[in-house]
Amino acid sequence: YKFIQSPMDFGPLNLLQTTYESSRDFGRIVFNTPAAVLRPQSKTDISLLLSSLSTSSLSRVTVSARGAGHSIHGQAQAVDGIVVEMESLPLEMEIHRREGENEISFMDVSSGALWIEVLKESLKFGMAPRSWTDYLHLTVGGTLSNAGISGQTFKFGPQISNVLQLEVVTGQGEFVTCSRTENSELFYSVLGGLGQFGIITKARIILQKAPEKVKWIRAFYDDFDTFTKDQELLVSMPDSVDYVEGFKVLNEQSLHSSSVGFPGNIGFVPDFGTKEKPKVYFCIEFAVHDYQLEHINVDEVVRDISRQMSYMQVQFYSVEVSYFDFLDRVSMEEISLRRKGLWDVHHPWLNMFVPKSGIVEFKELLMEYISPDDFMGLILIYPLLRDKWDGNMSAVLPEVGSTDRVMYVVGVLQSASPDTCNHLCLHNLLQHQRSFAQTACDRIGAKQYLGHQPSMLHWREHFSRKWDRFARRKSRFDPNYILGPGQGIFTNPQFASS
Ligand SMILES: Cc1cc2nc3c(=O)[nH]c(=O)nc-3n(C[C@H](O)[C@H](O)[C@H](O)COP(=O)(O)OP(=O)(O)OC[C@H]3O[C@@H](n4cnc5c(N)ncnc54)[C@H](O)[C@@H]3O)c2cc1C
Repeated sequence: YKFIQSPMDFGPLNLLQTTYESSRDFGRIVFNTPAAVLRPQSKTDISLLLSSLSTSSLSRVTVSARGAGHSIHGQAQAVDGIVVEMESLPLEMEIHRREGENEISFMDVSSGALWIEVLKESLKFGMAPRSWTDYLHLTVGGTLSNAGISGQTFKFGPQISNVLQLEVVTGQGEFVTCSRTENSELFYSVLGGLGQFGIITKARIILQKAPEKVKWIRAFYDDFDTFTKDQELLVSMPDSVDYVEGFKVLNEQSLHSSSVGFPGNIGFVPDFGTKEKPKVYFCIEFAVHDYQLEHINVDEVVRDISRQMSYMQVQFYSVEVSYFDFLDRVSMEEISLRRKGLWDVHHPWLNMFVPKSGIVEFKELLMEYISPDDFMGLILIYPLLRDKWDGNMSAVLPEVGSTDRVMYVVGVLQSASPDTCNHLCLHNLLQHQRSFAQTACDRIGAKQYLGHQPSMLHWREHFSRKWDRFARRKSRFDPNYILGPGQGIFTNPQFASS
């Protein structure tokens, strides 16, 4: 232990030896070993740890909360510090169902809970959260520290817009309950706050009535402008459409892998052109909830919507699935990738928010950056609406084109198996990605989501106008710069040179 002289420094806390898990994540790119691990049994354990660190000579020891460890670039790691494994907090889920017209139902849930657990529990009461991520084996605290987006975000905003209250242990070990009206500065800081201001121990999540079934539709396009026009049409119909996403079909592999979770028979046999002149396609995925109400014919709702769309002739596929299976669709892909040995590989993923005004240029830049014949993975593209995001929260959106209501998220979810991509290959891939992201940022005003910045200067640039507020909040809620070292945003100025 470099700075920790003795575990006795932490009184009754049981600090554990570091494990392989605590120094790795889904990205499999960064492996930072902490000095010790805390598996908290209560919020008091976390408070005790942070208050001991902030009041003693140990204040140079850093601490990272680790959710499910599904970050890409070591964001939940703490080199020579302490990793707090949030999944060991006792699971608490309490549903408060409200029947009144203006009343909101909600769930109080411990932050180490996985969203799949939240879904299972809330469905027992016929309820469910409104806003999701595509994959559900992520923790509540982990996604709320970023934003939490999926095909429902256009309608309800990201997951951070669907929280009523948080319980947080600040960097000084103080236990605080916060909301939009109580200790609001901490509430806004922590949501999208990249684990910099406090450790979330509990969240109060808005619930709505869950549908019985979902109509899940895929429609294909051979033209980008028509694809985005139809996506924008769909997000302008929140009364009938419940979910909108989309992806690029680059090659046979991307068509097949994206079809794993979709239970319909996709009969599309595209012509991908030649190596010199590749042809790519796009697929819109949307969904309509079916509450099995007598007066609503969901097939008719889907027909009405599809009549207004301009997809390729006959390339329209619709299936009906249970709400649970729809939300848990990525687990089918996980099973398939695990079977092929392609889950525990490097994931040099890049996610960017792109202003609507720059989406065509971004698409063209992207085609220079990736080559369709050897790209392994998925490229997601779908629209979000700015006014569903709260500017007081810490999440960063593009400033360019901020008068456009629509912006896009593009996820370049690439896999690189160590069998075919060695250390140097991965290094080159990451370099290439970095320069692509920088160009997209400089030329188009795109912003990274879930990204890693190579220096504090780059972080300043990333936050742009929001930087001063972010830094001020840091010095208020974590003045010893203990929390979230894996993000690489701050170092304690006192120890900067050592
Ligand atoms: C297969 C897959 C699919 C994904 N799909 C989506 C998607 O559709 N939409 C989306 O938005 N994201 C998606 N993500 C990204 C995901 O939201 C982030 O990686 C998120 O950080 C994962 O949560 P986690 O619980 O694994 O957090 P971790 O990776 O463990 O932590 C992430 C960050 O949050 C901090 N943190 C964790 N818990 C707490 C806490 N309780 N209090 C304070 N800080 C905390 C950590 O210190 C770290 O900085 C996906 C990731 C994967 C691997």
